Amino acid sequence: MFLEIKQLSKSFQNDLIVDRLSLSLDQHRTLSILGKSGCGKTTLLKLIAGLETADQGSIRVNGEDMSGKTPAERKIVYLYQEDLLFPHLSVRGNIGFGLKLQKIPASDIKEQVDLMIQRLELQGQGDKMPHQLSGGQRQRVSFGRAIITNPRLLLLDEPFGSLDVGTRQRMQELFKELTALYGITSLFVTHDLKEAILMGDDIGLMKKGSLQVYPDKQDFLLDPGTGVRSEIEFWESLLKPNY
Ligand SMILES: Nc1ncnc2c1ncn2[C@@H]1O[C@H](COP(=O)(O)OP(=O)(O)OP(=O)(O)O)[C@@H](O)[C@H]1O
Repeated sequence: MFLEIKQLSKSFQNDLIVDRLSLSLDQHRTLSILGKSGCGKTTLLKLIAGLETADQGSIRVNGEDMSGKTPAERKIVYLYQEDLLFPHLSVRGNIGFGLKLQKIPASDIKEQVDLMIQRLELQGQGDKMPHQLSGGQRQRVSFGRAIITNPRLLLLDEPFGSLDVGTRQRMQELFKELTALYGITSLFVTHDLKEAILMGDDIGLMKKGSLQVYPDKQDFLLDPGTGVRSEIEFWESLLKPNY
């Protein structure tokens, strides 16, 4: 298993937020995580990223124990909804920032950034500053900035929550394309049922600090606790005559 979490727990002021949570994920797969507000999804991602410290349990990535490692040493990228771009850097500067830190030669950075700009469909926008971009464009830049460094694990925390329906759909397609192309392994936290189903190879439901990962999507769809059935019933009721 590429990501292996065992019996992970975390409390804040005597409130148990992550409760003996275990999960495993194969490389190059995406696990969608659904769950009500406050159930501990963000805390789980922060524990994995090294932004919070667990009280108990272990996190292993590719066999390597993450305890005591800084976020940078983990080579895990945590991307959230309002992820801020560097305001003083252009699109090009933002996308290439992580590569520059890795001291990659300037000509190679240029080549990789140009390719990423094309893949993000941001041709002609490379010299713009973040404040000159739309919300969807900014989101694409932060996504590209995260992926270009080839993180071994990408943690996405409701990344498309602030986007309109059409832009969100395009971002979902782009996410699928790029994660396949770059062989990314990721956890994708979302409140949106449809998005969870579309984005995840596997789906998990988090409740009060515990996570249930479904053996396959069909099991998830058939479980009355996931809300899929009530969603279907809602749409069916609208289709009935005399509505
Ligand atoms: N640093 C902290 N100190 C104290 N309590 C915290 C801290 N971080 C999170 N919590 C609490 O832990 C609980 C879970 O928060 P978390 O952000 O993980 O939930 P979530 O499932 O991501 O919610 P949402 O879907 O609303 O983003 C909340 O009750 C929150 O108040």
